[in-house]
Amino acid sequence: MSKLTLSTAWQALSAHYAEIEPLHMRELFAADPARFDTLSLKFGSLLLDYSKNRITEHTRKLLIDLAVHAGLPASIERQFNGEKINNTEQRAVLHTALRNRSDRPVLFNGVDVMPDVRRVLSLMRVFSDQVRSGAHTGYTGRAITDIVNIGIGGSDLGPLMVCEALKCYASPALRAHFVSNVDASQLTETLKKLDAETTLFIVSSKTFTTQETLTNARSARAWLVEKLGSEDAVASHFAAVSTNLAATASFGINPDNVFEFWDWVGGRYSLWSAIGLPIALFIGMDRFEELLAGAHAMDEHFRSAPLEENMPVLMGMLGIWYGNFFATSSNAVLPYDQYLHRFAAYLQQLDMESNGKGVDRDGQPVDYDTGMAVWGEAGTNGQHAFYQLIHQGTRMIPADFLAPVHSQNPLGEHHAILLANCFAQTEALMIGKTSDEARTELVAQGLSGAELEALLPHKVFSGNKPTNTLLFDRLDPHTLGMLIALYEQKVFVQGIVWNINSFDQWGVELGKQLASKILPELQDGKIGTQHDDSTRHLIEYYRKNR
Ligand SMILES: O=P(O)(O)OC[C@H]1O[C@](O)(CO)[C@@H](O)[C@@H]1O
Repeated sequence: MSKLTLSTAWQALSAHYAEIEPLHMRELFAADPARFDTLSLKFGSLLLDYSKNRITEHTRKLLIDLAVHAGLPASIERQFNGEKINNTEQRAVLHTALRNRSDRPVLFNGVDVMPDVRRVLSLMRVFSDQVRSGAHTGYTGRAITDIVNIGIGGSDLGPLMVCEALKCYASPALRAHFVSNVDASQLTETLKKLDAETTLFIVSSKTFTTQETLTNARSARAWLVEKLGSEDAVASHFAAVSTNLAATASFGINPDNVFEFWDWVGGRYSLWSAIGLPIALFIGMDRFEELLAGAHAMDEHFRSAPLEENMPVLMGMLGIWYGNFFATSSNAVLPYDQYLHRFAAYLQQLDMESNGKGVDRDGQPVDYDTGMAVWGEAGTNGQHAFYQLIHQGTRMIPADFLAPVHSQNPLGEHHAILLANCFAQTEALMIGKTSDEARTELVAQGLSGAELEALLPHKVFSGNKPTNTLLFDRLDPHTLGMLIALYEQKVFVQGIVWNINSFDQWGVELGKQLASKILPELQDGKIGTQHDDSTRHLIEYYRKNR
């Protein structure tokens, strides 16, 4: 057994699990009229109600003991202080500096990074103001009406999710498009809608070596040159965001349109950097800075609040309670806000690329489970698709429900109906329906005898399904910044407890390597002998049938 699973804190949780597992949350609520007060937390415009979890106050204490045992407080400081906590790449993890709105310096290798951060932010302001005002024109002198972000993973999911989430703050004069997949259908369908004279492409790639992004960028460039009839057009229609300035230059992007960031920003944590340029263009730099301020507020809370009143800590430790003691393997994220319809997709990379690790920081295999699958859909659509399994399936799926008190689009009864559904779902998941309750209902409907008995088991809900509810005032940039940083730091908390490196992603490399070997084989090269029988047949089938 590892140091973690042998620890007193872990062992205490194992013993406690045996006491909690048989209990139903109905009983816990009945026994404690102040349960909501005890197990909820307000910070700024966010309310976290975590009372509908299979915990008591004592569970919380034991979970915090485990976080302390894992050295969480010191690790939080190591993150903010720019230590090289990404040990396999020898990199610091300083996305928090990108949204540092205080005048505190942030030192990396003894040098304050804040002047560089502020310099790039002001370049983003100048550029986004110029494009939005029409001062930056295309090659033929027309104002830009469409921006196309070409990037993938962290260079796509964050900006895309935020642009969707804050759509109602956008200027109607500028549309944002995102092309990520190397499948030409995405680029082709996007270009169909565009006028080259008024389109600005932003090629976003931390490394500027990513195959999908460079392929899409080259095709977009060829389209632009063909439409506008000159290579010279590229200078006013292409911008780039990268840490690799040599590569952006050799791609031919005008250095005035290149926005830099640094290798201490992980791809999936980069929306706060110049990777957020599409956001700044879409909603304006002032709004982008409100987003940064919201994230900064959450960082300050994370750094300073006692662990038992600390939102990212509580959410992270609840995830550990379920994943490691109840052996759950997925976590649903269910926003009752249509603007957050890409939130789960964004969180998938954040959480699964960060914590999908099987060895600890020293390379030793772990003897406990780590990251879970994250998935979800905007409510109420999910209710009519997969909630059946959450309510009556055999697997327990802890779920986060997110909802705004105020709609961005008040319209008749819509918002009350939306929230009624949200609250009803968490209530139903918690309380369930007993056999006696189901029987009474069926009798009231006129059923009896064999007919009633046959239907009865299908009408029973075990309940006792854990949920968190996050309520916020409205989905404005500040609140969204808080929410994203909350999940980022939750992922950090879990990585610390599991003693894994949440900031590398070696697991994506093998597929990339093999794809680069298979590509020439699909293009008529000699098929290597190293392939297994299945892969060789697939390659041959493609070559024969294309
Ligand atoms: O921004 P880049 O360097 O193009 O990388 C894109 C994505 O690829 C990954 O490295 C995974 O393949 C992600 O971590 C990253 O966000």
